[in-house]
Amino acid sequence: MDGQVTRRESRIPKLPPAATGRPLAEKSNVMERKRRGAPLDGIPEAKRAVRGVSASSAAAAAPTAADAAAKPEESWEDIAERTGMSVEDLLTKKLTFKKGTLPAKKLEEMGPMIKELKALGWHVLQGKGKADMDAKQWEQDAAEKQQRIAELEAELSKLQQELQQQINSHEAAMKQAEARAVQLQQQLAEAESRVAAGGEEVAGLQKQLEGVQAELEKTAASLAEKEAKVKEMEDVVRQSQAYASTLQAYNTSLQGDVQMEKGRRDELAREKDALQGQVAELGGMVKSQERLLELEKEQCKKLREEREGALRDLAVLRCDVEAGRSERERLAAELKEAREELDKYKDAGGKSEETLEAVKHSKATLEAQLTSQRSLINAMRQELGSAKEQHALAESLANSRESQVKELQAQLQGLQASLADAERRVYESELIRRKLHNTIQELKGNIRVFARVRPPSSSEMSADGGSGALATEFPNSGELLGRGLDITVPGSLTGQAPQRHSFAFDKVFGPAAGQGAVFEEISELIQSALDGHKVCIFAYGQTGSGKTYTMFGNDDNRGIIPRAMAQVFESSRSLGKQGWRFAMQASMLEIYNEDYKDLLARKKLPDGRSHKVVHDTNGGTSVSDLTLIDVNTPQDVEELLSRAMEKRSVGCTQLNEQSSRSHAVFTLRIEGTNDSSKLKVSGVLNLIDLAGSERVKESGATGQRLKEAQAINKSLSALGDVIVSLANKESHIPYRNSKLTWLLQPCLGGDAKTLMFVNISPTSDFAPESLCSLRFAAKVNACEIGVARRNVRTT
Ligand SMILES: Nc1ncnc2c1ncn2[C@@H]1O[C@H](COP(=O)(O)OP(=O)(O)OP(=O)(O)O)[C@@H](O)[C@H]1O
Repeated sequence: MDGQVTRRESRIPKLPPAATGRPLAEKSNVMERKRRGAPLDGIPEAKRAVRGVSASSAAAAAPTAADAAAKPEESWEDIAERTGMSVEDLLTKKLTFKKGTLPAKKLEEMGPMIKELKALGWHVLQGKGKADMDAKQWEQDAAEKQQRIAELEAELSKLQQELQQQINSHEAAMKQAEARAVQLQQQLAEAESRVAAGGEEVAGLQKQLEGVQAELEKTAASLAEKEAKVKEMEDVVRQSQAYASTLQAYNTSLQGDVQMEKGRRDELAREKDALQGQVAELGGMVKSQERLLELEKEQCKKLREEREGALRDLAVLRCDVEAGRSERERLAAELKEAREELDKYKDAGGKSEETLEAVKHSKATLEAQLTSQRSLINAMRQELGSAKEQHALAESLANSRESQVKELQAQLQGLQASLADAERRVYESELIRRKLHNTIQELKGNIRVFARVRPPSSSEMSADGGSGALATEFPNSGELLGRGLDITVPGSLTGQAPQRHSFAFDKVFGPAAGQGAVFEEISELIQSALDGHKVCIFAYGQTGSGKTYTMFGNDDNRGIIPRAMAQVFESSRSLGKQGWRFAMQASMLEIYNEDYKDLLARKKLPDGRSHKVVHDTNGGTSVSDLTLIDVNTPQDVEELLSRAMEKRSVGCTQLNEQSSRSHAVFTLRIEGTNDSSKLKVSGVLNLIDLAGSERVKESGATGQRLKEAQAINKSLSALGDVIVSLANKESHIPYRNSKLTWLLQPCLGGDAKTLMFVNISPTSDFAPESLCSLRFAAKVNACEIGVARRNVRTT
């Protein structure tokens, strides 16, 4: 700033004393121009703004001396450029005149110099005006800067104080550090003396250090190896993710297909409903027409009978007429004879007047008889005519009714055919839907869950006052049709307001669903065991809820296991046509009081030996010392099942007369070989009837029953823990916590196709237990197991 000021000052030429004055006329001229707002001559507007002060405000604030002078013809800058003269040159320039030069001539010769001086004067005045303004601005700046300097000085002194304080505290710290350094120095000296003393120890440690370093290098190498492996795994994961997203896309498209199929199915169902409506309507019409036809037929029959009666009457009348006619002829003959006799008598001279009279009388009687018979015959003829007419009418009516009925029957047949067609299409689309649903489920890798609510028993119906005490309801429309289940826990059991809970599963069977309908839904799953899949179906639920009924059934209502066996053998026979040969082995064990028991063993295991379950790396499971029996027909399996069921631990509890006290596991191993395609498949079918969960308090169990109940509840709760861990995708799944979960490990967390039935008792009394079962089932439904894998290889 100071430099700038110096530079500016050096540029300001010194004022010649003559240039400070200003003629009055010029002054008033300038004032006048300013008043009018005219720009000042010769000073460009831009030049008049100095350091942010506008030209007009600067002019208004400080009128310059240059304003008063008249502008020279040529500026000083031009003159200096033209003549190369400096200010000094001009000011020191001396004029010399020849002796005797006239004043006028002198004045003329002085003219250019006067002009140059004038221009210099103008230039100086201008410079002074600017300098004045600059000086003011500089003064202002200087004042501001002065103030700023004062502020900075104050800040500086404050900082100096703070610095001093810091220096003081640092000095104190330094003193402490120096003291500590002295102390450390001493310690170091001591340590050095100790190090010197323990040189051997150091050497040992050095060796150890080397060993550790070698170990460290090894670890680093194995770490690098592991990192490479991790990278490999990451690649695999990436590939799997890509595959998963492909599957996801496929899944989405399949879901689209399912939606389409659903739409088609709904449409077909609507068509079917409409057709059924029409059929019902036509059925009604046909029935009423049939009734009419029956009436007409009856009428016809009556008329036919009447006609036959009339014909009979007619025949009688004809006979009568014939008889009358022969009578008349006879009478006529008699009359003729009588007349002849009369003539004879007349000829004889009227011998017997009396006889004549008598003959006349009989003749009149006969004639009257004849007339009445003639009128009778006429009346009967008329009757016969009208009867014939009626008969013809009835026959034509009957004919038209018959053709109407035929027409209606043809219509009915057409409608029945289209109904059958619609039903077939509905069935087909249902099959497609089911297949797509299965595929989606398989892709999702979820455990599927079906819920089944048993019908109330007669004692429940009478005890609870009928269906009012039922706790379950089934949404019968929309998305949840056949999948939704609502349960209401009555307030009387909880001491709160009644609570309604809604659930949705892959399928829900109500009390009316029979064993056949249930099996139909799972038959495809059974089929996949023949295709080389590991299939596991288990029934879960409170005691008495219908698990054993669902899995085994009874003689009249066979359950899943006997039906599955029938299907497996039937399908294996039909696959035989394609070159497949199957070998099957069955086994059955139970888990009773946390022990595996072979239900088909002829002999007990030697003391101290027990069955062990081993899972191999291929996902296969084997149980040591388990009896495996070759089976070739459903009857073989039936025999074997009844043998096993006799041995199964069953007992009577308060809640079920025939309560299963163990988990029963039926296994069918299927080995299929195709000689032409050289393929081999290994499938496994596990069908499990779990023991029922029960509240020990409510079941009133004691002694052995209590021990059994505790073992059952423990293993079911271990099953719950496994399910929760799987659902939460935890790294550790506690399969080993029970014999049941250990046995089921490949079905729960492996690559099997697994389905759980959650069996439910329908009444309100069991609603809290049913709610627990349903909540458990919902968790199971959310569980992801591995994607199902088919075990197929070439021979
Ligand atoms: N869907 C059904 N239709 C008709 N009766 C059924 C149905 N489900 C179960 N029942 C009857 O209910 C009773 C109890 O069924 P079941 O023994 O199968 O129950 P559970 O769940 O196996 O009981 P537990 O766990 O005590 O063995 C039986 O008499 C059975 O016949």
